[in-house]
Amino acid sequence: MQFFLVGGAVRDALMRHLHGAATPGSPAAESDRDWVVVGATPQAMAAQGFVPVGRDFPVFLHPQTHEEYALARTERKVAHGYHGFVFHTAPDVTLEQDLARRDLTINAMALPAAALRPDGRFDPDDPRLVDPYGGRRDLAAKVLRHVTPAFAEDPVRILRLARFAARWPDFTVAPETMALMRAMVERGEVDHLVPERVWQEIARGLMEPRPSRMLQVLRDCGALRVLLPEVDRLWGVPQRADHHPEVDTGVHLEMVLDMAARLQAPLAVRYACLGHDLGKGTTPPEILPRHHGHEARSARLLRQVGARWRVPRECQELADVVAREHGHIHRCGQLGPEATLRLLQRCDALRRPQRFEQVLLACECDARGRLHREDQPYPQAARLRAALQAALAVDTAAIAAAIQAQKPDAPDLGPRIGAAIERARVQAVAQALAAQDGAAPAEAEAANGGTT
Ligand SMILES: Nc1ccn([C@@H]2O[C@H](COP(=O)(O)OP(=O)(O)OP(=O)(O)O)[C@@H](O)[C@H]2O)c(=O)n1
Ligand SMILES: [Mg+2]
Repeated sequence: MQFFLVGGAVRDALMRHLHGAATPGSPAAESDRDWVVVGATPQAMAAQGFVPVGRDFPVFLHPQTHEEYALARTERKVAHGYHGFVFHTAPDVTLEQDLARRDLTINAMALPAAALRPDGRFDPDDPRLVDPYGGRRDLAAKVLRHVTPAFAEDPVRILRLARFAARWPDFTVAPETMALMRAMVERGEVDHLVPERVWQEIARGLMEPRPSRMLQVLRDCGALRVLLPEVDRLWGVPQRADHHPEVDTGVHLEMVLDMAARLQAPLAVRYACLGHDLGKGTTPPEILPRHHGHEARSARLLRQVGARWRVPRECQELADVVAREHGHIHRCGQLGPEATLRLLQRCDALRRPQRFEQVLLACECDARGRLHREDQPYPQAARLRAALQAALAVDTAAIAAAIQAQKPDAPDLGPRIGAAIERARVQAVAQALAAQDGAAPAEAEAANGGTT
């Protein structure tokens, strides 16, 4: 049996060679290594100590390295969805046949194990590189191209391709690949994807350096309309040019997501960015370009999206708060101490200050994800942070003890303590806001400039 390194590890090493380590999205660490085995049977693999992993395909884990070793196989689609495969694996399946059923030419290159140096690296010009479908050429030309029509057998590949586009923003999609993806979408291939795989790819795409590219590719081929119609609807929807010089809501969304990547926001923040303006897609046409009430509509649509793709709770909860409160947070410079405290409470900021930092980051991405505003400060964050610190610093135990000492038998002791704590917090927030206004009047003024 023969072992070949295949897929991402070969691609990423060649990528570094051709385009340098500075290529956006080139992994800092080594990519995980996938292997393909030719001329083997499951029995022979087991005899060598490889451990079968209970999945749909004949895949094994190396007993020491735990890297994935898949028997060379051919695949044929028999039904919709991920489980509609039959695969054929046998010692006579060739490497070329195995590479032919892979998604992209840049992922369909293989290198014999013997070509690897002891440190795991290899000579990018090694003539033993097996590249029957022009992967190296496409990598050099920065083209995402499918290998054969077998691409269509796994519709998740549309999402994978969109994710690779987000990883390497200057790669283009080959026209014939875009045409194939459009045909797949028209045939209804994207209608039957399982939530787990869709969410996994969307989440990964959001975490790439240019998430907007993922949305562009999915929109181009029509998959976005099927998977996330609430998002797809945003292009062509106008916003007020004074708040949004880019005007188009879809363009704004792209800029917000790319800002989230620029600010290295975690996944929950990026998901919250994705969802914050969904309600603008269902604004009654007669009130455009205003979007009165879009926050509540966003929250409602987000519940729909979250249930459809089984979005993790942490992401859904953050997105919900950001959808409902981003307008109030942008305009917090206009809020007095009571309203500021209520805003913090609606965000559950007193109990979850770390989570509130994520809320603020998503709002900053929203504010700076606008044409010509990319480098503007976001003083609202400092203002609310100061208000929160002040509210948290109130000694609630001391207040409770003092009231209890005054009237230990009062029947309404609980509510009285609650009201006293509230008053003390409002006072503390008032002082903090006054200090903010005194320290940076210009910035406080900027925080008044309402952004919707
Ligand atoms: N739907 C899929 C998934 C995987 N592959 C093939 O299996 C390889 C390994 O898959 P995976 O590890 O998921 O992706 P990588 O390409 O290695 O990329 P990443 O850097 O995200 O790991 C891919 O390169 C590709 O050849 C495929 O053809 N179709
Ligand atoms: Mg991999």
